[in-house]
Amino acid sequence: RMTELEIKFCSDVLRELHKKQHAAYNFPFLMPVDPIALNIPHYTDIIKNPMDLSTMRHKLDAGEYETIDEFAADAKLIFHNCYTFNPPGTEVYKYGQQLEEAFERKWAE
Ligand SMILES: Cc1ccc(Nc2c(-c3ccc(O)cc3)nc3c(C)cccn23)cc1
Repeated sequence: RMTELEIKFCSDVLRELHKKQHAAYNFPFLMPVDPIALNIPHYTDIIKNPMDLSTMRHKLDAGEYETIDEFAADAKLIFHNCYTFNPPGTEVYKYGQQLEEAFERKWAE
């Protein structure tokens, strides 16, 4: 149900969040959290609905988003998961806040 223009906007949002300008804080969110590689085997006990930017790109390209609000909900899920798992004040929590600001700025465009 998304128009070509809505799909293009969502694609532009993903492109924005992948820019080098955001490289200092987007890296924890580019790919699915790997609980083994990060030595956080309990991650899947705490986070029931993992999400990341590569999964969003795949879903967008596969036409899995019915509306742009579904797309935005997945972005918010990335940040919600980050704030649920990473204690406030930690580096990754702050990275999530910075990337969320970048998302909200582009989303409001
Ligand atoms: C022991 C420990 C503590 C915290 C973390 N967090 C974390 C996360 C993360 C991202 C999103 C998310 O929803 C949950 C976790 N990504 C990382 C990365 C890429 C490097 C280092 C830490 N990272 C890892 C290990």
